[in-house]
Amino acid sequence: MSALAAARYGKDNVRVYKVHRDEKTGIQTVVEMTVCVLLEGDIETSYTRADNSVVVATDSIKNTIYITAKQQPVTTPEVFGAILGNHFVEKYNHIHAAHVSIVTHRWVRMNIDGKPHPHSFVKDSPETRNTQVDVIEGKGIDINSSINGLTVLKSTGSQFWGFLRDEFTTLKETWDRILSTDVTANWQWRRFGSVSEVRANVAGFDKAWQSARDITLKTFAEDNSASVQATMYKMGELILAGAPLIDTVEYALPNNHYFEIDLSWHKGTKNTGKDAEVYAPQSNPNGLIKCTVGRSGQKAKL
Ligand SMILES: O=c1[nH]c(=O)c2[nH]c(=O)[nH]c2[nH]1
Repeated sequence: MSALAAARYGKDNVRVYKVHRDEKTGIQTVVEMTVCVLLEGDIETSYTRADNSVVVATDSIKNTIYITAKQQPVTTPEVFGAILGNHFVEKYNHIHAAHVSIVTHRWVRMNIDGKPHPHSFVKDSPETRNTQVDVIEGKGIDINSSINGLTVLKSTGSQFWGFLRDEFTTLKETWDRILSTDVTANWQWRRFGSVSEVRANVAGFDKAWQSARDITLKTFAEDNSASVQATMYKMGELILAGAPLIDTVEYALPNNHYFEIDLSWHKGTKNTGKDAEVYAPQSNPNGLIKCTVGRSGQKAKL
């Protein structure tokens, strides 16, 4: 005998673009996002008894995303996600949870001749601002916000020494290395009770995103890094210190290696240690370092 253990369904990869035109100033503002909405509830019979009467068609879910984007502000993504998710839970008695993921793509206003252009934008990096909103009937709204794909490199100011050495160790200690990573940073908000509570924090979501980004870049640049682990922990601590509504901060940082190349075979060319100038960037394998920083009293799951 088998039974349905868990189920959720919906529409993924719904691409949405919205423009806001300020008639007075002529300034236009654009948002492009990719949205996924998955629903949970009393939908078991659609799987076990081919009963489609409980199915809100994924096509209708897609339509609802467009209509909500037309009727409501799409910024911040946290507020838009809460409004959208709450719609499904309130509208359909048998839907008890809505999971909304939003990837906001990076369109940065162009500066032309030193002035912000009213309607032209550049995608200056694949970096995205992501949001996961889980609206759970009777419980509240859980929001996780994140920075993804922010690629950084420093050409010095990073060390790695004192690590465990045994019969498996070949890595040399270094007091000066290149450090590069693609930042994934996310922060979990303390649970919100309602959409209006989420709306009340609208400025807080943008402020937290800007501050997490600034802290990540500044700490990466300024810390004389002992390791990826030590530097990422400092970032997490600083983000938590500035945002009381955030419970935890999580980082996942690949260590994108740049290897020295011994060129001594060519006329004794010096290119290692203090003479290293030409390096070989590695695609794989890469280190992958993760951590979650919480507040004291909340023990991490190690
Ligand atoms: O910052 C680092 N952390 C590690 O855990 C590690 N392991 C390694 O080989 N190089 C590095 N660098």
